[in-house]
Amino acid sequence: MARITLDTLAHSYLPAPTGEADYALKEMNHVWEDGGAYALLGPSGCGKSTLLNIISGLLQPSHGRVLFGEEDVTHAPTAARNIAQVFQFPVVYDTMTVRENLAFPLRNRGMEAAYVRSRVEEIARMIGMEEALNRKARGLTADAKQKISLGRGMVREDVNAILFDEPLTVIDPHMKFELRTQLKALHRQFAHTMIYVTHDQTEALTFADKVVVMYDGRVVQMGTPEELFDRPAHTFVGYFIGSPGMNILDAEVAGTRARVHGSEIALGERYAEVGGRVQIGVRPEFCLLSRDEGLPLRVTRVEDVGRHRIVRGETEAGSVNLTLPEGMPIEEGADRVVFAPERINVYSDDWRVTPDGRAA
Ligand SMILES: Nc1ncnc2c1ncn2[C@@H]1O[C@H](COP(=O)(O)OP(=O)(O)OP(=O)(O)O)[C@@H](O)[C@H]1O
Repeated sequence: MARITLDTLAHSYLPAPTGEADYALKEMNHVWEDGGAYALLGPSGCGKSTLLNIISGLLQPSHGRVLFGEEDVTHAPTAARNIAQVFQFPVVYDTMTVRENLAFPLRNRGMEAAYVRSRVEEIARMIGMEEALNRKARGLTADAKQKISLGRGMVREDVNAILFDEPLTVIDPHMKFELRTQLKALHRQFAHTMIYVTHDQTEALTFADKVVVMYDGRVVQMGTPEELFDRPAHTFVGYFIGSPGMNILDAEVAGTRARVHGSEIALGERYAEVGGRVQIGVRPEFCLLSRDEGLPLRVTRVEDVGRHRIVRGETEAGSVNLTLPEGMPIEEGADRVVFAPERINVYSDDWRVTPDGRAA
């Protein structure tokens, strides 16, 4: 296993890039800790596959270096990087049994038969396929085949990292949760460095210790699910994580107050002067309806989604969503929305600022 360092890494698919816009990956410097479970999350086209392909060696970056531990692997081919990969679609050998499929990476490296047997059985147990070990892969469902791919990705203990590229795409929705949980358990047990690419926030948040959010070729935040929820470093993270995402409104901020379209809003902290385009962000979970204080709101829709209700509305400054816990009544005449002051984040040109004015 290895720590992965991305050192001034950038990539352009163009032969002669002239500006930032020509880069699919803008320059980044990151250290991904040995044994960490990382999810690479972001919308289509943000650069996830480009980054994963650079880490796996399928793509040579146009700038910067990739290190595994202390070793510079920037120009090393995939085969020399000692990584396991699991792709979107199952890669199994149909004519082999499940056991042979799982054993393949170990036999390939000349591991002892007794070790192969016990390791394969251990992995088969973890993916719930011990009953099927002696069956041929041909004829198994896509779910089962993808479980084998996952198992094969995990079977070697000596890999530098395991890379997963949207591995649950073909899995039945109800199985996804089970497999995610199993992957998490496998990570706990074997502590491999894992990188899991997805555009699905639920997958990212349940799998990873650290979620790496990408947007427009940049890593905009690398944090625990809690950090992404409480303190989104960029308005995109606020909007992308959470359902619905964070409410973001243009504001003027001075001291402990924000002014949003003529309404005064209390902030939980004192802010020094904030420049650029100033916005406040507050999650729907920290908004309440009120009859006599807050920002005037016209409720446009109320959705009952089981354990809570989502109230959607419009203010003079833009749309605002509220998430109300089950059982909380919507009072007659409640036509304002109040934000919990300590839950409000302040943004300057889309980046969160801390109360002392530094970029977060
Ligand atoms: N081989 C290529 N040649 C030129 N441009 C490319 C190539 N591959 C990707 N791109 C561009 O680079 C940018 C990042 O693409 P990338 O595939 O890394 O994003 P992604 O986040 O993985 O998206 P998706 O989730 O759709 O796979 C996009 O603008 C894409 O059009």
